[in-house]
Amino acid sequence: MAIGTLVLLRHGESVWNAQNLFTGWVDVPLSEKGTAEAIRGGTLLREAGILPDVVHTSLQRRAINTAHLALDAADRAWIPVKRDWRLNERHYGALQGKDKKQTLAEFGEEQFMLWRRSYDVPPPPIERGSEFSQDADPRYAGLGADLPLTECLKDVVTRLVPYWESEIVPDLRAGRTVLIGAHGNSLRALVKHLDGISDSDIAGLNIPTGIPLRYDLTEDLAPTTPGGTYLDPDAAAAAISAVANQGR
Ligand SMILES: O=C(O)[C@@H](CO)OP(=O)(O)O
Repeated sequence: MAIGTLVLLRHGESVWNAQNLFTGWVDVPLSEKGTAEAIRGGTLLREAGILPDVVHTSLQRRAINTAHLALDAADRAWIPVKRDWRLNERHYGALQGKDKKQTLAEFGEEQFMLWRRSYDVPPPPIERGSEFSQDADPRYAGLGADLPLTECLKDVVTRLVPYWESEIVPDLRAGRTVLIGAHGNSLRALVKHLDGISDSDIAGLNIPTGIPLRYDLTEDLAPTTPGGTYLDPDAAAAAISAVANQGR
């Protein structure tokens, strides 16, 4: 059977995106704007005639609720769902809960960008038991030594690719249209993997909230259009530069 279509959907704006705070694994809800973005994402799916057969999400409510709102708008709220921590946002370590602008002012451009966009430099680890740590969160109780206290993008690739290969690729190979509801940095990790983007070039790639990104893949899982296709390219371009400029 032909390989199915893949659609990546970053959650709509969260209340912490709106406040410009590093979020990572903190389970913040969507803002009102983010809720509207999620519904519009579903409208774009419907208008493009894309009918997801299965949805994969992280364990975080902004991705779970975005995927649900989008599927509801596309009249596909009934499809099977699989959720896994491996699709979670990158763990932002001790930066979780910190203001991006203040962090930039305190540590300077170079350190700020190393933490935010370098491939292999993680922020300092979060302290166990501190306000924005997830070490006591019951949804991660089974992770044991896998529970991160900080992550760089490379760590996200390492934990995400096994899930891609074991859970998502089989759905695609069965001819299904797969929606992934996830996050800015977990989707950057997946796009890096799919498009073969270099460790240095990935720093320049940003993913906008709430705009579906469609990939058609060959049998070898190579994108037929490198970088995929946003269902609303103009809105995506504007939103991408806004993400890139956060903190400024
Ligand atoms: O705070 C975060 O978790 C992420 C995504 O919102 O931010 P950034 O784009 O700075 O990596």
